[in-house]
Amino acid sequence: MKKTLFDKIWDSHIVESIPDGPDILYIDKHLIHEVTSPQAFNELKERDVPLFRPEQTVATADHNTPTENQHLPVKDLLSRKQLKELTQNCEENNITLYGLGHPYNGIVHVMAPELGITQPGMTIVCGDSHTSTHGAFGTIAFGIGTSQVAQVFASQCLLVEKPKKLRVNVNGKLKKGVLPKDVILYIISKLGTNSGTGYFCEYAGDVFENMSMEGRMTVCNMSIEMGARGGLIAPDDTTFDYVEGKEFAPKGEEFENLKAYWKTLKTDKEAEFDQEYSFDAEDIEPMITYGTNPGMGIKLSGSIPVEGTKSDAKALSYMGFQPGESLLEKPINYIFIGSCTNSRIEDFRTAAAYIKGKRKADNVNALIVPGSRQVAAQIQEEGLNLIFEEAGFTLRQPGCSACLAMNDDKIPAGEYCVSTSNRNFEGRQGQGSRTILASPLTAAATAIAGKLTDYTKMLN
Ligand SMILES: CC(C)[C@H](C(=O)O)[C@@H](O)C(=O)O
Ligand code: SF4
Repeated sequence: MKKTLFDKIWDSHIVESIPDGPDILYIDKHLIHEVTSPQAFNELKERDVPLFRPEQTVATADHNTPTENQHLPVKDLLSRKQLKELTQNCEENNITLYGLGHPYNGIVHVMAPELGITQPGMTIVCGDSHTSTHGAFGTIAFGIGTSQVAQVFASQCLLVEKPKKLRVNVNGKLKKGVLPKDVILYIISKLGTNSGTGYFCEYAGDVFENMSMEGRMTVCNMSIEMGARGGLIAPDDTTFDYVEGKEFAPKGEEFENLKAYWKTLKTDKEAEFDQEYSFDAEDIEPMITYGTNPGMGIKLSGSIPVEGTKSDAKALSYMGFQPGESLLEKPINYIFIGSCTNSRIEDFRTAAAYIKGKRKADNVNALIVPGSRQVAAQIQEEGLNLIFEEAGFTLRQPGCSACLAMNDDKIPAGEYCVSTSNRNFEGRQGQGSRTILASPLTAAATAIAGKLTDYTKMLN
């Protein structure tokens, strides 16, 4: 039978299949952070079950971490407690932890790929919905609940139903100023936030083939926002070149042997999908959201829909917008460039290239938060920090930060924030905050103009 990329990886990880039921799937890598692991560790302790393969688990601290003075004890007591608990649990269970201050520390979905922990053909889980990010490598990666975290701790396996298969094709040439973030916001605006429910999504077509690994991660990251379990892209030379030489990537002959196998990880020509959609790259423009779910997206130059669920009155009232309104020229006081969607070096290079020689508008608070210590170091190495500082942007230390405001980085109630993160739910960036999702370029241009602006005309 012809197989999809997803089938190939899934089938090679089945330990046992229950007839007409779920599969027991072997998990290659288990990533953990401070928010969703404590209960799972407690469960193991209560049942006196040891961790089966601690060397397959890697931990980081990201959600609760402050983005200032990371060398000092964490001020917030709850956060401090949570980080301490993670440290203790990792020590007791022989798990490698890249905690606060460690050179490898960062948002779990940024640090694992950049360290070569994420590799093609793997199964990767984490108690975090945006684990879908790792699918960019041709990896089956998905978020799991806390009881499943305990299951993986105890067995390195997961009892799980095989999802249905969805393919989204985007072919053609992207217009100038259209970034991977715009591509995925466009897809979700067309398909809606439930279109992926029950599916695993493969992204195919030359737009993804021509995308960098970082762009692919941005796309796969948001698969969950259309309801899919995860998303993945077939590994190719771009993938292999990215993985090669990374700290924990296989080396020498082992790398070559694996690469030969990774090259087979492609959907067969006649393989079937349960659902398929196709889009033209030429139709995609810079995107923003105007509502309170990531599917409520429009072109930056467009206007808010007048009818149907897309003009949901509750969402528009929360956001303070009207049906039919254009958001161009809307004053914006906050921008945030960060989160596991857009906090990698290319995101900051793109923003810096636009910002260079300009200054942010006086009304704007512009927050830049790298996804990891390694990204932060790279920003310094390339001198991007100078560009940001001269333009009046605030550059902080790595972490999830204002993506979900579990630390001090909150957007005040009623304020708009053009944010490169992935969720615009009510109160997501702080109680009463109003999030407009966009690309790093849109966020940068907004900071300079002090309002949403059609920057595509200003690109040279
Ligand atoms: C805290 C964590 C469980 C959560 C998730 O699963 O995604 C968070 O990372 C988020 O982005 O909302
Ligand atoms: S950056 Fe945001 S979306 Fe990503 S893991 Fe952290 S909180 Fe979740």
